[in-house]
Amino acid sequence: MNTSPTGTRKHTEVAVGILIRAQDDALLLSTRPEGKPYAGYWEFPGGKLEAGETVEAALRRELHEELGITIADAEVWKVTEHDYPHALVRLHWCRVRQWDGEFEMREGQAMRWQQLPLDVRPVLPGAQPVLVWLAEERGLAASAASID
Ligand SMILES: Nc1nc2c([nH]c(=O)n2[C@H]2C[C@H](O)[C@@H](COP(=O)(O)OP(=O)(O)OP(=O)(O)O)O2)c(=O)[nH]1
Repeated sequence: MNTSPTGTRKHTEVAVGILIRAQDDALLLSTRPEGKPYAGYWEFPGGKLEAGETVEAALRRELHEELGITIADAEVWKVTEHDYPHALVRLHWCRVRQWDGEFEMREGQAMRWQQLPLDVRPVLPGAQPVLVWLAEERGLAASAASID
C-alpha cells in the first residue's frame, strides 16, 4: 500500500490538463483505458508525476503519450484532493489553450469535446470541484457542474 511508516497515506501527485478549444471554449474529456481503476470513466486527460518530474513536465509527457499532442506552457490553476479506495490523489489542474499536433487516441480511449453541463457519464468523482469552478467562471448555474 501507499502508506508511510506512521500509517498516514501518501499522496499520489497527478497532473491534469483542461484542454480548452479556441473557437467555442469546449473542454476535452476522454475515457480511462481498460486495466486502470475506474476504467471507462470520463476524465480530463493527465496522469501521475514520475520521480523528480514537475507538474508541467508530467502533463506534457502524459498528453503526448495519451493523445499525441505537444503542449506549450502549462500553469497550475487549482489543486484539489480526492480520497479513492485505490489512492489518495492530489490533482494539479492546468488550463491548456495551445497545443501542436493532431489528436490520436494512443491508449484506445474515446474523446469528446464538451460544454457544461457535460453529457458524458460516468465522470471521475475527483473532477467534480473543478467542474464547479469552471461553471462559476462561465456564469452558469451550479447544476451545470453536475455529474450525477
Ligand atoms: N487524468 C485524470 N485523473 C484523475 C481525474 N480525476 C481524478 O480523480 N483523477 C485520479 C484518478 C487516478 O487515481 C489518478 C490518475 O492516475 P492514472 O492512473 O490515470 O495515471 P497514469 O496514467 O500515470 O497511470 P499509470 O498507468 O501510469 O499507473 O488521478 C481527472 O479528471 N483526470
